[in-house]
Amino acid sequence: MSLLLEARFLNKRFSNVDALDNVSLTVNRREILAIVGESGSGKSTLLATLAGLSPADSGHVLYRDAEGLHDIAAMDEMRLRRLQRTRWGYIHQNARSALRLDVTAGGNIGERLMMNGARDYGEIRETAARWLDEVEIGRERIDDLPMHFSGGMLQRLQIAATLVTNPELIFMDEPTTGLDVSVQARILDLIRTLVHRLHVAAIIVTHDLGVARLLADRTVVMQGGAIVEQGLTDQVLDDPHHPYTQLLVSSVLPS
Ligand SMILES: Nc1ncnc2c1ncn2[C@@H]1O[C@H](COP(=O)(O)OP(=O)(O)OP(=O)(O)O)[C@@H](O)[C@H]1O
Repeated sequence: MSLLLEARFLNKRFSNVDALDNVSLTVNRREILAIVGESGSGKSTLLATLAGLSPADSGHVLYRDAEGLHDIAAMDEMRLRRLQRTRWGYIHQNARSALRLDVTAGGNIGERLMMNGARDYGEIRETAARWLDEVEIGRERIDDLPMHFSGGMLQRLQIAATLVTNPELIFMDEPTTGLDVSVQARILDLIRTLVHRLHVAAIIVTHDLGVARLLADRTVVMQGGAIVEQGLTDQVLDDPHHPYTQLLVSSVLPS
């Protein structure tokens, strides 16, 4: 297992709330990590901090590439932005806010390729078409505007636009929450297939333990900004040690 991302003793406070309380974790290459916990436990704050979108008050997020280990807080803005749009990807719960609804489906995928230096129009269009097939939207929709797409299709398009540059790490914040249950199942299946095939590491925030069980190799459980338990997903969910995880697993707590 080789380390890709590491959080060391992250703390973050909002007025009188500890959103992150001494959080440490690691993510290895090709590994899928779930962050679970009830609403307000700090999951989204942790994801945004790991992804370099929101700084911690203290602690470090370290990213490893071929050159070594880098503290993302010490990277200059341009380098961090480049990392975020090349080697990393972020899939938001709300695809509408992540996509450009007035740009064609193909354009949304192509834009990310162009941000990464692609220039050949024919190649960009062919790659976008291939990805529309890949996420089961279908290449015939390439010139359609996403504003006419269903919620599930928007999420598929966001997945295509994120994975098209072959990132090594993706961050996902409740990627299926709010969609119909049958749509959720198909999108989770798509994510699982693509993530495994592309060998991409992923950190997925979810309040749904079923999502963690389906996708994640390891799971961390958060309560009140702190990690109270972490381990292999099957171990954490089948044999929880912390009383809070036991409550979560027995569905006593509201999600
Ligand atoms: N920008 C902010 N300003 C003030 N408090 C915040 C802010 N963002 C988060 N918080 C607080 O920090 C705590 C953790 O919030 P966070 O959104 O990370 O939890 P969560 O587990 O992702 O919850 P949810 O599942 O509802 O999104 C909560 O008490 C929340 O109210």
